[in-house]
Amino acid sequence: MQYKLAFIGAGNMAEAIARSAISSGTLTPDQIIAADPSPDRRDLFASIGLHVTPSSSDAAAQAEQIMFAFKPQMMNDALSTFASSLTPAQTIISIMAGISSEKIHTAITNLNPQADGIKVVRVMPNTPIMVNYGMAGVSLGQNTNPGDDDFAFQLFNAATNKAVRVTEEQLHLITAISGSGPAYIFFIAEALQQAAKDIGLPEHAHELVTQTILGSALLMNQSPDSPAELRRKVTSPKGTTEAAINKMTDLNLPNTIEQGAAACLKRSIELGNL
Ligand SMILES: NC(=O)C1=CN([C@@H]2O[C@H](COP(=O)(O)OP(=O)(O)OC[C@H]3O[C@@H](n4cnc5c(N)ncnc54)[C@H](OP(=O)(O)O)[C@@H]3O)[C@@H](O)[C@H]2O)C=CC1
Ligand SMILES: O=C(O)[C@@H]1CCC=N1
Repeated sequence: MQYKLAFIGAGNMAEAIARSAISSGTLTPDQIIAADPSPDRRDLFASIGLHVTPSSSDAAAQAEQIMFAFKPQMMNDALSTFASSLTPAQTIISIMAGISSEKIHTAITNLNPQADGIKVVRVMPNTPIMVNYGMAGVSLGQNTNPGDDDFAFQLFNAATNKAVRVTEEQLHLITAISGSGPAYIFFIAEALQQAAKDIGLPEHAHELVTQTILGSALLMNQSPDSPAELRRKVTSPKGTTEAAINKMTDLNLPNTIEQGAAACLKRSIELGNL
């Protein structure tokens, strides 16, 4: 095979994964090919040194590892264009939310029975991989044995990105916490920025909020204290933080976040049943 990795779909996640693979030294650009219908996306990938093609079939025929980086709802349409190029010697790495490796395997072999032995590994990454602080869950799937996920694990656990090995069932839970999790934090950031603007600090809102979240994450990462203890250390008795935390508790913020994560989990399972 000419390439180590083919991206089918050159969207936001594929770009982040490709950049991370190159910057961490896991792959060189000439080991990667990317297929996408959009000329703009192909141009962008070409600008970082990758081989590009409009043909998913072309990309799928030439790589050892094939990353499914398109939307879950597009799987059947996408596969109809390239399943015939797949062989049992290849490994699929799917980052699609929800869709089980069994479904992926069935969809492939319905179109190309000769690919029956193809391995399917699944990964749930997140967008901070764009800045080399990603978090991913990696799971063995259909037709795999321990070790068949080594390449995917290395790809997502390089540099300051982190990966954990989980069961396929647990990938739904990973999605609810770290896969979609960055959006929850950005949601809080949006609200805190709005608060900064409302109370009269519009010119500093972005910096205040960014540095607060960055500093808090670093502190949580480096301190032996639990988040509850770190929060306690900010919260002086009868002080300002206590007033804020009491209000947020009255308004049920913790429960709101837990319910949001539960809705995410439910949707991941639903996507798997589409
Ligand atoms: N965004 C995130 O935070 C995360 C996303 N994921 C998963 O990653 C996957 C990709 O998401 P994301 O990168 O955000 O999505 P994007 O929409 O940015 O990327 C998908 C790309 O695939 C292209 N595409 C569509 N159909 C085909 C096809 N038949 N063949 C080849 N390429 C095709 C799209 O082109 P066009 O736009 O022209 O249709 C687009 O460029 C999804 O399955 C998602 O569940 C997983 C973890 C986190
Ligand atoms: O929203 C989504 O469906 C994708 C999967 C995890 C993060 N984004």
